Amino acid sequence: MSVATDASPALGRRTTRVSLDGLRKTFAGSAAPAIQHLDLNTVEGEFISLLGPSGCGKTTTLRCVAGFEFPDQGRVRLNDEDITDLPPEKRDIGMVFQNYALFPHLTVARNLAFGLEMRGVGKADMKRRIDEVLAMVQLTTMAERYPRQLSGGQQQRVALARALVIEPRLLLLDEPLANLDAVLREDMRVFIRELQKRVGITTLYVTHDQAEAMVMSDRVAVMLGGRLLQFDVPEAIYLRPRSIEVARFIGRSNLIEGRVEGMTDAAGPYPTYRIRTPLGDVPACYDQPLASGQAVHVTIRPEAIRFQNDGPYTGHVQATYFLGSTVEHTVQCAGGQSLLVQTAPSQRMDAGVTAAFAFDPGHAWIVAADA
Ligand SMILES: Nc1ncnc2c1ncn2[C@@H]1O[C@H](COP(=O)(O)OP(=O)(O)OP(=O)(O)O)[C@@H](O)[C@H]1O
Repeated sequence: MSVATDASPALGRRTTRVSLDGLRKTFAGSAAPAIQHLDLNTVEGEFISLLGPSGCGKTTTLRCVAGFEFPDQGRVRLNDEDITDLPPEKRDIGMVFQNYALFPHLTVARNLAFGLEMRGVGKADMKRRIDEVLAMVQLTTMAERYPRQLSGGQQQRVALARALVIEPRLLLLDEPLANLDAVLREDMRVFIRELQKRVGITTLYVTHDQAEAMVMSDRVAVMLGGRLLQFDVPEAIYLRPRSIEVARFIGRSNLIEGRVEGMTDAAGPYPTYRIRTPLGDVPACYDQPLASGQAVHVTIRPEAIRFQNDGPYTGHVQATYFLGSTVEHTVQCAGGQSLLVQTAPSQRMDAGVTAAFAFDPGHAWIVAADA
C-alpha cells in the first residue's frame, strides 16, 4: 500500500511550528499532575512522536493541544499564535483517534463532508477536496460505503482523510494503529508517514510502541510520569540515552555501574572515557565533561556485544534463546554483572560455556548518574 501521488497537491502545505511552554495539568481528585512543566518545540513539517508508558501524560498533552483539555499552567502556540484558551473548533487542527470515531450512519463521503459543511465550504470546492483526499488514501471507490462496510485499516484511512480534508494547520494522531493487526500496523506506519511527508503537515503522534515511534518520526519525545525525559532524533534516543529511565524504556539495554577513570581519546564524534566497572575497565563515549571518580552508568545495547576469542571481557553463558533471525544469551560476568548479548545465529554460544567478548567504544554510552 503506497500513497497515491496523482492527486493534485492543493491540500496541505500549511506548515506550522508547535510550541508547548511550561504545560502543567492536574486533574481534579488526582494528587500527581498528569503533565508537569512540559516544554516542547517543533519545527515546521516535523513528525513528532510522544512516546512513553501508559499513564505518562501523552494523551493529556495531545488533548491540551487539541483544546479538549486546558492546562493549569503554560501556553500552547502554533507559530506565534497563542491558542491556549481557544475552543477546539477555533484551532484549525485535525485529529485521529484510536477508535476512528467515524459517524456510523454516514457514508465515507458524507463523513468527510461533515467538517467542510461546518466550515461553510462551497459545494464545488467540497467535492474537489473530498475527491482529492480520497485519492490520497486510496479509497476513491469506497466513497458511498458506510463505515461498517469497511475493514479496520480502511476505516482508519477514512479517519485520516477526514482529519486532512479540512486542511488543518496541525495533525494530531492518538494511537491510531492500536486496533489494527500487526501486519496492517506496519503497512499503515509507512502509509501515514508517506502521506504526512507528501502533505508536509506538522504532526504530533501519540504511541507507546517504540518501533512505531522510531520508524515514523523525525524526532521522538520520551515521556515518563508527566515529564519530558528526552527529545531527539530516533537514533540519539536509542544510542545516546540521557537518563537511565530512557535507556531502560527504549529497547533493551545493558546498564553497568562504574566510575570515571579519565578521558582516553578526545577525537571522534564523542570523547571516549575509561570507566572502571565490575567487568574491568570499559571504554565508553560521552559528549560532556566528566570528572575523574564520578559515578556513572554505561549502557551497551545487546546487539553491540560480540563474542570474540581474544575479547577483553569474559563471562559464563547461562542461557541461550533462539529467536529466528537472532540469538539472545544471558551472560554472567565478574562482580555479579549480568549482560544480555544478541548475535546472529551463526555466532551463537551454547549455555554452559565461558566466552570472551568485546564491543566497540562507540557502542558504549555513558549516562551520568545525576542525569
Ligand atoms: N479525565 C481525567 N480525569 C482524571 N485523571 C485523568 C484524566 N485523564 C487522564 N487522567 C490521568 O492522567 C494521567 C495521564 O493520562 P494520559 O491519558 O495522558 O496518559 P497516556 O500516556 O496517554 O496513557 P495511555 O497510553 O494509557 O493512553 C494518568 O494517571 C491518568 O489516569
